[in-house]
Amino acid sequence: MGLTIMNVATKPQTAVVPPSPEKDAPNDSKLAAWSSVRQERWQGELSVQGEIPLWLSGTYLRNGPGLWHIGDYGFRHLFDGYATLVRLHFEYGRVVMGHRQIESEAYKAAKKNKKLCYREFSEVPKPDNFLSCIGDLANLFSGASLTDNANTGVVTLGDGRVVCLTETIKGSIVIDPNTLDTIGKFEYSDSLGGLIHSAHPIVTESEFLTLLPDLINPGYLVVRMEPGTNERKIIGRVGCRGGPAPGWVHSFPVTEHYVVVPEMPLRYCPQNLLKAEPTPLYKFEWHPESKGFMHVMCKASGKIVASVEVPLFVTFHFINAYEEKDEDGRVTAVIADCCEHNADTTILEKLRLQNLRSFSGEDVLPDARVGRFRIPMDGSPFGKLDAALEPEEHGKGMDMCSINPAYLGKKYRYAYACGAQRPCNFPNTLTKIDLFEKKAKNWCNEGSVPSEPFFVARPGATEEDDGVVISMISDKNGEGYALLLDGSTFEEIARAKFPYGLPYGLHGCWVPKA
Ligand SMILES: CC(=O)/C=C/C=C(C)/C=C/C1=C(C)CCCC1(C)C
Ligand SMILES: CC(/C=C/C=O)=C\C=C\C=O
Ligand SMILES: [Fe+2]
Repeated sequence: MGLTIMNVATKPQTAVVPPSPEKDAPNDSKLAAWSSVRQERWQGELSVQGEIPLWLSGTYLRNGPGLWHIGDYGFRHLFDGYATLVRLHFEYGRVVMGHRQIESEAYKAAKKNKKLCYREFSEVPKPDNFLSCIGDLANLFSGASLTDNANTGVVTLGDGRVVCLTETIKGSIVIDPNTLDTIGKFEYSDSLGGLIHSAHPIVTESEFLTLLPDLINPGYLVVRMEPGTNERKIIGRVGCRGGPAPGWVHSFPVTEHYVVVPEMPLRYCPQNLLKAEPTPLYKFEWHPESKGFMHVMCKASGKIVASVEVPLFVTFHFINAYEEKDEDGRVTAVIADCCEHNADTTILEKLRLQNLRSFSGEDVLPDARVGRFRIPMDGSPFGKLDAALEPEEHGKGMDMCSINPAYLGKKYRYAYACGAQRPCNFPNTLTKIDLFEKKAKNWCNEGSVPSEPFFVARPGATEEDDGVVISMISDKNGEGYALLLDGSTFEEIARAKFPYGLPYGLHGCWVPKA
């Protein structure tokens, strides 16, 4: 019995865009998390300490911004980096790691021209760069100058295709999960147009749901795509109730029958999209006067069945949502949980690379919590937002969450996320949240930065937390390893050291063994 994929370590190569010290952001920390990936690709078997369960068979893919340089020019913000895909292939208790840059147009153009050619999250090409790279000023308005750097997440569609995503629609890129080859653009065959979408579609075996914010006539299109097609069809539309523009929808939750559309007071700012210099909140603006709302749309009819004002909130990531029912089975409320930053936008600034690279021992990570929205379904105008458990349980840090996917849209008990052990400047623990007992179990290793804990259920499991949690760790010595925790006890069961530390990654997916 052998591994079904090549497991020969490729010789370390020199990155085509060579890392070099940033001029604008000195790196005081040894953590690999905030340094550009060392080389374009690598693959090899890792040696394992502990035991990888034999039932764990398949590939964990993780995407994220891993290269923040062009020559000796250093990018500003975590979200600017060119996408680095990492793969952990588990089979027969062994693990093969591979990483590779995604060959987006933006990455290829930067390599070829040795300069920034497309607009990234906070970086904008200088006019002469921009004109020489991709043409005339009209490109600014048509969206041609926007990046296709698919650096946020990766999803396995119901038909088996694996797609890397970011918030620009053109940044949807199909990859091969075995070789990490870039296969090509995911072209949507419909005529919905638009330039941006949620970075986190809801993907199941039977559908792909996402939100398309409408910046011209503020609102959101809720759309659905079936496996085997590239055509998004409109389920319905939500008009914004406040503000000059829709709220940022990095993610959104669903229940069994509804799509929940958040309208966050942190809103897109069309003027900022066109600016050459970054503004304090980049492409967004904080509009507390515009208020926050939660809308609930029926998936089957596209009708809006609830639309309530809620307290001000700031979130990137919804965790899950479900329907609350009375004794007669009538839905009385929708509960939606998220990683909520106490309505404080400063987290965006904290994710600048110079802040991440310069931890002085001061506790500078803003507090966050599991924010639980209660959206009444009886026509009441207001919804509630409270902490689902005492935030001290997870050190008042909370982001990068996952659940057992079998509980998507259903009443659930456990969430896995990154929390904080203070002082810190970034979430530095893994936390298992028990929403019934309102308790957390925490994993921490001083000076380390773990990436999003990803839950994989044991085949045949009947308990919600029967499975493993995978994370990748950057340690204080500049090294890194894959970590496996038991989903139930949250104790370490195995780790596998990388040949060198890898940059921080954002979100992942599971590709089951074919
Ligand atoms: C990595 C992550 O979480 C978010 C990335 C967001 C990106 C790359 C957003 C890019 C955008 C532009 C390049 C212009 C249009 C607005 C916006 C979607 C913010
Ligand atoms: C990494 C992060 C927030 C951490 C703060 O607690 C947010 C990432 C957002 C994009 O996926
Ligand atoms: Fe995200």
